[in-house]
Amino acid sequence: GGPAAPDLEGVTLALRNTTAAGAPGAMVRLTGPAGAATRTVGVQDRATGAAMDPNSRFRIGSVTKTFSGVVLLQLADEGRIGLDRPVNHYLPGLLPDDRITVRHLLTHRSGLADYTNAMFDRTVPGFEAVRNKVFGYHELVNLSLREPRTSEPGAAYAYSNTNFVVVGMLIEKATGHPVAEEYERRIIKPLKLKNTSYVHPRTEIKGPHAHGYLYPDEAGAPPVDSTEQTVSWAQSAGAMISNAADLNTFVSALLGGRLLPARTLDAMLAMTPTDATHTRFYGLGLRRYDLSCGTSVYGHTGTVQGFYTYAFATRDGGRTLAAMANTSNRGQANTALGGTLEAAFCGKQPA
Ligand SMILES: CC1(C)S[C@@H]2[C@H](NC(=O)CCCC[C@H](NC(=O)C[NH3+])C(=O)[O-])C(=O)N2[C@H]1C(=O)[O-]
Repeated sequence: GGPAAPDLEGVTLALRNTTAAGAPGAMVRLTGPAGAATRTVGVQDRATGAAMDPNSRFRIGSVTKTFSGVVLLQLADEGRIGLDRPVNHYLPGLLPDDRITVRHLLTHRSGLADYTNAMFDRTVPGFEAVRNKVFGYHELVNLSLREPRTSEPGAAYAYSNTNFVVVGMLIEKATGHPVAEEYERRIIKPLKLKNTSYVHPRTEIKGPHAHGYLYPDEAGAPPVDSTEQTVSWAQSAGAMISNAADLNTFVSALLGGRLLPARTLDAMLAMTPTDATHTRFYGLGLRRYDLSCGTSVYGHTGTVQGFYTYAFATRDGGRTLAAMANTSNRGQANTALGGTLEAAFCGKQPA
């Protein structure tokens, strides 16, 4: 039983499609019963021509949401946060509706608008306006509350960064510590994630890293180097730095039951379909993709200026994929990178 062996030629083809679609470089690292395998194409630095290195660090964007979700679910397991309690019970007066619960945040069913839609309506100007800014959590929530809510609390799924900014506020309120400390104590140290860090609001990526390249909206315009930024516009919703091997370890440990007890992991996997074909789902800070071969994979995707990320595992954590392309605002490259999932987890397709 179990999924087929990875189709490494198919993985490499998906990476080549990713660079053909405009990414300067791309990488994948797979783990499974046979051990680990990496494939890279292209460059991690357009200025020096340095080849994409599978050990390089990069910004993981919204894969950060799964780290934040794990911390909050551990707090729930410790009885310090109630998933079905109103957010306002812990952060009095923060939200305009006492019916919005902690679980609504984790499942993107709060109805809180996503302030990044307006913030990044014009891609490069929006990025340049915030890349060195340091926001307070309340500032970001207030940006969201200026916009109409997308639904009544709990009524519908609507992805919103705002939800995981509030998750960060809940973590800090419940523990009295900055989220960086909680990531370190509960995930990074126990799993020995030597290449994972939360250094907000510092702008550089320390150590060996890939440069990220953001495409402007204007057709034909060359990408700009967007590597250095505070990511303060995202924080607990997207500011983590990691590398492929650490993401493999993280998703394997999560799905393998090393971070949450079985009943809490099961609660995390209570899924809402997010697409018409019902092959893509969102649970509590975690996505599920049902692949063509019948294998379901669990993890998260990330889009942050200059970097696309996929970090997924099989339900028992026995097989994992971490994939990165060092570009963004380039949908075709993101789709091509996503093609690594089928090759990795479904293996060679019948001719
Ligand atoms: C749901 C997503 C895709 S968006 C969300 C979060 N990333 C952001 O909210 C950044 C949005 C702007 C990124 C920028 N795009 C523009 O500026 C477009 N005008 C670019 O491409 O670099 C993340 O990460 N999530 C992805 C996820 O969860 O996969």
